[in-house]
Amino acid sequence: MLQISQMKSLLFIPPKPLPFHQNPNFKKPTIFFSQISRLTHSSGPANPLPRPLSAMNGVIDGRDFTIEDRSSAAAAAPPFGEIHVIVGPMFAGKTTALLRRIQAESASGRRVAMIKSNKDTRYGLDSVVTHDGVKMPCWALTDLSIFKVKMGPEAYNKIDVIGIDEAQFFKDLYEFCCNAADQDGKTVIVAGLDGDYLRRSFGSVLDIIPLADSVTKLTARCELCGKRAAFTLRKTNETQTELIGGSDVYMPVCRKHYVNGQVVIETTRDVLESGKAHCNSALEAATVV
Ligand SMILES: Nc1ncnc2c1ncn2[C@@H]1O[C@H](COP(=O)(O)OP(=O)(O)O)[C@@H](O)[C@H]1O
Ligand SMILES: Cc1cn([C@H]2C[C@H](O)[C@@H](COP(=O)(O)O)O2)c(=O)[nH]c1=O
Ligand SMILES: [Zn+2]
Repeated sequence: MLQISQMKSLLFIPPKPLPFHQNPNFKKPTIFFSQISRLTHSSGPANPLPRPLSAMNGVIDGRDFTIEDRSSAAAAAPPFGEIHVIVGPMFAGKTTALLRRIQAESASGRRVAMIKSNKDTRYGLDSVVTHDGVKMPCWALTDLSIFKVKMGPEAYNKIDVIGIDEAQFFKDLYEFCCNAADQDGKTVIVAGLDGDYLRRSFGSVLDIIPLADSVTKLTARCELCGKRAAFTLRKTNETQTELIGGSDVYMPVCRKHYVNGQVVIETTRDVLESGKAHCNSALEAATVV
């Protein structure tokens, strides 16, 4: 008959293993893959799939793992880009800030290109120009999608940083920024109006905020009191959203002067319109007689 102590010595009870991350002998496994890169490659503009992963770390069932993509697609993929957005009312210094950032990138050895909307014909089409007259040569385009085509793919591939001015006028701003930064590895610096003269969201500028690495809202000086101005007041009676102009048509204003200014402009419009209606009915009456 075996004693309990003898029975115990016959049994092998292995020691409880240490968790993986505490075990000094544990080496992080490396998994290589090449299929995923083929599945995730996409050049389509709408809702693009993520580009190939070059490396991914994670934990499954408490174990650390690293996945490395050694496929040629991952090796050829450019680094990821960035998106920086500069918004504010007119005369806030958006174009000035954009030009400074682009010049700083260029001075640090990166290749830059500047785009503006060809709707803005205020200072000609060959340059981006600030209200103070500082300029930089640019591509004046209807749509951002034609930039790659106009430049040619080889020249496009060489560019590191793209500046976009008057971004509120580009319908395809979201798709362009998404592809340029996520797929093509470009740094994109976007300047535009966040709001129109009625303080409504302007074009697609606010749509790209979720894509952005940074967002800067600049302010101007209220033309009526000198305080910070976050809004643009249209001084004329025109009501279309897009109306190209400078200080002849617009002025930067604080909240108080925006609200008061709108009342004055709307009242003036009503008076003029009722005056016109009055004139018209007087004319009609005169013609009948
Ligand atoms: N009410 C104004 N009218 C004309 N120019 C102005 C006015 N307020 C500011 N500015 C000038 O405009 C410059 C900013 O120009 P810019 O960078 O082109 O602005 P934004 O692109 O935001 O319209 C300021 O540095 C200032 O010298
Ligand atoms: C407010 C407002 C502006 N615009 C136009 C007027 C100018 O041509 C540009 C803005 O130029 P800036 O570089 O920011 O000074 O946009 C418009 O069409 N509609 C508006 O409501
Ligand atoms: Zn004011």
